[in-house]
Amino acid sequence: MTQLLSVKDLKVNFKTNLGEVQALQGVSFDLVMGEVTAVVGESGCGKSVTALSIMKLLPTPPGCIVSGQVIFDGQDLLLKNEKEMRKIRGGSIAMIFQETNTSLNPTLKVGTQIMEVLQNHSELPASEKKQRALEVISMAGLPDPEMVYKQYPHQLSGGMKQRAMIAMALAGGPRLLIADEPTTALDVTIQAQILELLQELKQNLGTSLLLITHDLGIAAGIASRVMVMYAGKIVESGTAGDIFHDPGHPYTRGLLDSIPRPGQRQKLSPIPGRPPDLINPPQGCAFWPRCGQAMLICRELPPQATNLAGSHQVCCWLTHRYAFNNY
Ligand SMILES: Nc1ncnc2c1ncn2[C@@H]1O[C@H](COP(=O)(O)OP(=O)(O)OP(=O)(O)O)[C@@H](O)[C@H]1O
Repeated sequence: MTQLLSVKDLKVNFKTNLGEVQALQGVSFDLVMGEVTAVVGESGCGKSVTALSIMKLLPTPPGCIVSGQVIFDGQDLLLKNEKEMRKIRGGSIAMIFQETNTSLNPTLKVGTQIMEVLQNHSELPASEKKQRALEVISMAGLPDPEMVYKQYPHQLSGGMKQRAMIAMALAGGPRLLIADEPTTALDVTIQAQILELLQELKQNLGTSLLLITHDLGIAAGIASRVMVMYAGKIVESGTAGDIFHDPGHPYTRGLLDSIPRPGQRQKLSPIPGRPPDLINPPQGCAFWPRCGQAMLICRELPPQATNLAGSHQVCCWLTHRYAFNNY
């Protein structure tokens, strides 16, 4: 397993009128080459801020990377200047968003936009660039690449726009594709087609995918590794099997119990309460006010990460106690 990207102890704050939001409070993880890793968690837990920090696309101010490292190709992206980052963005790391308007310029034809990416990120001779643009349009599953090349984004349906955005991302030959809720705005059938496309790209091109989603069903369908975020921290991570069949954190179990699952007979039970205010996060475990199993220590000390079997890691005092007692 070759490591592609390593995020180390990333801390991000946002200055607001009400105080400083501690959006990321020491996020660390590794991405492996050719794998799909999903980041899941409720709204506001820090999924998008993690992705934007990797790309150095955080709005600063109000955002501020307080500390941490994002190591890619042996170099810390957080130390790179804007010119260096522009070479990486859209090149070896590309990002696609829920909102196609964030990436697609409505005033330019799809082909022109893909050619721009190729001008900036491809070594191909000029004579071969158009052919490459048609190839990536076709790889993104769009019919009639010649026609799409000449169309404006508004002439495409929602699913096709998403595919055009993926084509643009592919043009730079990314080794890492970050997809932030790429299918949330689409209906279910189109959603499934786009996810299938992302799977194919991973298999055929070996591109790693960091998929941000609030939808556990999507994560279960496509990811081989899953990270569960809560209140600016990763509270559990492991293989999809670990997270979906042997969840260790009460929050992960709560998330799973709150979505319908095939063959499930018992009633859905949403997690009570709401995520904490990140301006004044709780002193101990951020989940304790909503946790039915909270102990005294949970209110007082942030839990340490405990390694379970393989790469399964849980940040919960219950697991810590269990693992500790079994030594
Ligand atoms: N521009 C901003 N100004 C102030 N706070 C912000 C800003 N952007 C994000 N935050 C805060 O950072 C925290 C993490 O936000 P983030 O967008 O990463 O959450 P998320 O998990 O991606 O949620 P969603 O699924 O709703 O996008 C939230 O508490 C949010 O309020």
